[in-house]
Amino acid sequence: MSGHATPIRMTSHKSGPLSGQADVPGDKSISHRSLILGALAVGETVITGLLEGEDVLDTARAMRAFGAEVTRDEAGTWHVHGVGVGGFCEPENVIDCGNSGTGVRLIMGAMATCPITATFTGDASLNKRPMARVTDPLALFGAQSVGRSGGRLPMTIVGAADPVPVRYTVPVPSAQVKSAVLFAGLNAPGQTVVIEQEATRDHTERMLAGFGAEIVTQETDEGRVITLTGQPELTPQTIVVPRDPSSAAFPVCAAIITPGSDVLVPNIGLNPTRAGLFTTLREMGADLSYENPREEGGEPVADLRARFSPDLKGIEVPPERAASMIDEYPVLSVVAAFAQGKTVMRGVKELRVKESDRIEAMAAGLRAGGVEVEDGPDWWIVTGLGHGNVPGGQTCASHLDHRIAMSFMVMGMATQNPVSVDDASPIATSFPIFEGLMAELGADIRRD
Ligand SMILES: O=C(O)C1=C[C@@H](OP(=O)(O)O)[C@@H](O)[C@H](O)C1
Ligand SMILES: C=C(OP(=O)(O)O)C(=O)O
Repeated sequence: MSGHATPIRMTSHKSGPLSGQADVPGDKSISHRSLILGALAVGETVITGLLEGEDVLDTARAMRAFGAEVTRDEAGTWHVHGVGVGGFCEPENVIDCGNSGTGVRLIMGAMATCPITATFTGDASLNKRPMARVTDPLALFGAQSVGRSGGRLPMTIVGAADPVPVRYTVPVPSAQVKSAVLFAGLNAPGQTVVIEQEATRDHTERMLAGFGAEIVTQETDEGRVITLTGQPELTPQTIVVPRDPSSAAFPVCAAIITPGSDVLVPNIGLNPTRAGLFTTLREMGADLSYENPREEGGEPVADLRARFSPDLKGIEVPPERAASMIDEYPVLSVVAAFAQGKTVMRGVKELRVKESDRIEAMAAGLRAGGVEVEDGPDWWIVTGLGHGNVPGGQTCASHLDHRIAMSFMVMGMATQNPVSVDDASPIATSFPIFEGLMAELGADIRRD
């Protein structure tokens, strides 16, 4: 939805020890893809554990607009009756993807090689974000796009009536761009090839194979070469969505900085393209363990146990790790504030074009809370004050960014003074149960 509810000012107060179990919601990336691929399959796809956050519900609404039947039964299981590859009908109205870059970019890809026209919009955050990174490769298939200056939403896409296959090297490390091109390739004849120099989350590749598409990934000196054979008939699937590591990051980091804490966050997907934060935290000296490691649906899963870690050390995060933790830098910068020494984060230009400019948003809030931050075009450095020495006491702007809001709520649990955000309503886009779940663990978060 492009308009959030009225702003919700929220304040996080120093917490007692956090303890108990945090059952975070389903993975947002996998939820979007389950709905879109279900809509492109012939028959009924059944999804349990779907993330029922605003972003994903917007994608569900969009799939209905393109002709799929999408329903939720009383047990909370979702059912998608798809229309087949190339079977999308032309929506009768504008497709509103709310706050979701993943939603709009993947859906643009899925419809770009259908002979239909669709117009997309979003909220004030999404309508600032760059779309040329997707419309440029979609034009190679024969799709046309007209958006606001600079390639921004609202935007109309005229799908290719006679699509051709494409070979495309992704210019930025983006799973959204990779996925949009692969989805477009589904309805092009022949083979579409996507090449990525830096590995990004591979849910699309794994799920396309799961739905029966012919897709091959080869590591070459050109990079990771992904080859998809177009015009398959996708077979409907039964999907159990794993819990989201990007949501798990918040209770995990809260426990690590809050004295006396011991929190279990079970059933977390640890796909190597998503687990970079947890590796980084352990390198900083965090007491973070993986219990009961196993495979579920072809993906590694474990129960995370996070305990208060008083002797955190700042580190240089390897830039090649960035894509595997790209959404976790905001909350990592909060943990870094409680470490001894500097935490250096380089190769992260992409943070400037997420729901907000996440380097700017976090730097402003951390500085207002007494923490030194230096930053440049694609890097930033947080100088930690050590446990118990972070003043806090500030009010931060969330800039319609759920991860900015949640990161500062985590910060307030361990600062000397409470930390507020001006509008926490965007949290509902990815983690609607955040407030209640953190309260259950013992956090003291209040609506002002
Ligand atoms: O493909 C996805 O599901 C996502 C990819 C990432 O974006 P980019 O691909 O733009 O890096 C990430 O920031 C986003 O939260 C989800
Ligand atoms: C960037 C994110 O999502 P999206 O790009 O889908 O808005 C996120 O969830 O941190």
